[in-house]
Amino acid sequence: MLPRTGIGIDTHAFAAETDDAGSRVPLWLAGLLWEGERGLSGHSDGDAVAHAAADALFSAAGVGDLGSHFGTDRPEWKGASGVSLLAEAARIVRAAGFDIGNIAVQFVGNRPKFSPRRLEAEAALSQAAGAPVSVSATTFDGLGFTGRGEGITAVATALVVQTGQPAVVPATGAADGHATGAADGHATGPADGHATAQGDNLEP
Ligand SMILES: Nc1ccn([C@@H]2O[C@H](COP(=O)(O)O)[C@@H](O)[C@H]2O)c(=O)n1
Ligand SMILES: C[C@@]1(CO)OP(=O)(O)OP(=O)(O)OC[C@H]1O
Repeated sequence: MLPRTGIGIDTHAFAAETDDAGSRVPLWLAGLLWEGERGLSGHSDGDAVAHAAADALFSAAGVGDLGSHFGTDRPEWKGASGVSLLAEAARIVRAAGFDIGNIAVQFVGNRPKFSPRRLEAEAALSQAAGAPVSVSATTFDGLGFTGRGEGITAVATALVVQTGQPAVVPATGAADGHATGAADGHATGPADGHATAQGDNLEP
């Protein structure tokens, strides 16, 4: 069986400094919490890197996209972590009969300065996907919306190989048979699937 490639792109705008309740919006990107950095807006945690990776997996398997599996405003995914979405995407793709080869992601943004935490991010995302995830970063040399610091874009590719037939997976979440609820298969810790502190994502 020949391998299949997939592509995913995701963009999130930077949020206001504080949310409606006056709380500071944290930046979650590539599965990591970036202390002191401006957060991204979104229905989930806005982790564009994890979302692009998940969309690339769906694309490679030919099983839809983020919206078809998670919707755009379902309460169970409100504030959900990028790693929880990526882990669920990987589960869905495997249940559809595919092995995951690897995922490669590049994000475009001036901040956060990514390279010092690249290995940490790759470990967090690889653990979520159960397959190697590599991440790189670039700027657009000050051009466009990322250059103006208005948001972040990430693009990802994935490689999968069909090794079996779709499994019958018991639905544990939404009645429409799409994504399972946010509590399913997530890491321990807060219900939104986030780790409790920087570095927690590296725990086995
Ligand atoms: N948010 C970012 C953006 C870039 N980097 C690193 O800087 C290198 C040079 O970026 P250019 O866009 O100026 O070519 C890039 O290759 C990354 O290693 C980063 O760490 N964080
Ligand atoms: C992740 C989901 C979950 O509601 O929400 P957002 O955080 O808004 O992210 P986006 O990539 O814009 O849309 C996909 C949605 O499935």
